[in-house]
Amino acid sequence: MIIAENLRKTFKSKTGDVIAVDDVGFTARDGEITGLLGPNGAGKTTTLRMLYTLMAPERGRVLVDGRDVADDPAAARRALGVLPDARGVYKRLTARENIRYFGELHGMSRADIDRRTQALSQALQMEDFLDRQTEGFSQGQRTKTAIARALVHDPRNVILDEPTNGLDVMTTRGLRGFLKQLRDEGRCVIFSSHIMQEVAALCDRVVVIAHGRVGAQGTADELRAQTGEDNLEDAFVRLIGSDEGLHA
Ligand SMILES: Nc1ncnc2c1ncn2[C@@H]1O[C@H](COP(=O)(O)OP(=O)(O)OP(=O)(O)O)[C@@H](O)[C@H]1O
Repeated sequence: MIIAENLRKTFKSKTGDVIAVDDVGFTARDGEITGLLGPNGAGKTTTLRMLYTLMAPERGRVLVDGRDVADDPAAARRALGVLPDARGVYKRLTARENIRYFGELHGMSRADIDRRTQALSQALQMEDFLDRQTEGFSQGQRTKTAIARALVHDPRNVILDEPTNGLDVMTTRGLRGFLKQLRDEGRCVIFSSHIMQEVAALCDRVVVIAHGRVGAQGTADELRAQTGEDNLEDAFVRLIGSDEGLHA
């Protein structure tokens, strides 16, 4: 389980401070998929970076499985599998070697790494390219490699920054099935997206973010009820105040 409490992050720029995230709070439960939905620049990536300890919040705190990540960031990272916005796959290594390298960094035995690689490559349909050097990989192949690598140590909590960005329809369908599988295994899954249909199709709970703040959160039914709109798309437009950037 991941809890974000009153998170705030400001960036300095020549023309003044940019408040990227302002008092963001939500709970992402185990066995649920939580979606952060918001237009470009809303603060999704910055929020996720604070959840996975890449950035320290100026205010607020993050709890992973009940523990404040600031107290022991390394322990928090062991409990997290992260697909960052920059996928950062090592291009001189094969997909399998990328996964193995992360497993070794986590101190896993070769047998455990091999077992997890086999399971993940099957679940993500990576068999065709598992032993190819990743240089020249398509976006979908790179994303799958980065996801498998993030999950090699079998983390309870999974954070994915725009996981379906740039993927074709079939790959997206496969990935959706995979995320549901993670959820059904009882994991806490959080992902960000600017695509309303994506979030509506996958998420148990939605956190709507606009201008660095949480505009609303709840199940799709709760969001419809809050806005008085029958149609989820109309509900989101009302919550965000515009339909800019909501669609692919
Ligand atoms: N390192 C940084 N330095 C300066 N400004 C930043 C930095 N990172 C983010 N910002 C600003 O913070 C705001 C939120 O950015 P963020 O990347 O979190 O949004 P996002 O919702 O993930 O957007 P997108 O969907 O476009 O990826 C934006 O105005 C962005 O320009």
